[in-house]
Amino acid sequence: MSLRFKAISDPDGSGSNSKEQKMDLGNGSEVVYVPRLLTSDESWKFFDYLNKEIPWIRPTIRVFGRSHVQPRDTCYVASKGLPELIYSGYQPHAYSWDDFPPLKDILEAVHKALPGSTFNSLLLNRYKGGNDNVGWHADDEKLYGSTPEIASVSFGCEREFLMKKKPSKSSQERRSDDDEPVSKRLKKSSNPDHHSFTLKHGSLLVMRGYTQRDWLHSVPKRAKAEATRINLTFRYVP
Ligand SMILES: O=C(O)CCC(=O)C(=O)O
Ligand SMILES: [Fe+2]
Repeated sequence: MSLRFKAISDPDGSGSNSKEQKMDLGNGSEVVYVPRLLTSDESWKFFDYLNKEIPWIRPTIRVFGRSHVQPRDTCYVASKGLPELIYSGYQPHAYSWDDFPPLKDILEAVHKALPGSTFNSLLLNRYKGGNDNVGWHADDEKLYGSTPEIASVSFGCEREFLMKKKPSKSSQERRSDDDEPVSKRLKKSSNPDHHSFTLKHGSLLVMRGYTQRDWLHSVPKRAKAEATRINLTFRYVP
């Protein structure tokens, strides 16, 4: 594949990512959202390339002792020599960055937006409609260390990305949304233990610090989301 796209990490030429939103989740967890890492045109070119050229597969995974087909397509890319990734009993084949050169352009844009970061692996997800989803989880595999930075770039159909705080282990604070009566729940929008982001075409969302230790995230089913969404999560394996 000789196609290379110039990735613009500074679409408005201001020298900074305008409208970058930083959210302090407390206790050393932080999320950063950049609505426009890449321009819309450029993002559609990446979308079309990835949709067509990535060898997407839908693996069978094991969750809570039960096997089922993962409700989205996936692919894994990693630098040479890294330890193997295994999640939910599944070990994806590690493709090389050279197999898909445009991924290097996206990686470059991410590195530019996040000075000091050095991502060396990438998990790709494709949601082929509103039924495809990822359930509540944390990317807390030992492989990534205790405070991984995860940079997530989205293309195509906008979907909601939800975050909720893991139930606290201390009994005093043992109140998660799952065991609390509905009447006592705060409205989600004002509850500091829940956050929701609409991940736009060409956007970047970063989770860092203790986010994977203390929070869960998901992309739930959405009946009205008919179009395809592609998401790339860049990670660093020490
Ligand atoms: O699609 C997304 O925005 C999130 C994907 C995700 O959480 C993951 O790959 O671990
Ligand atoms: Fe995740």
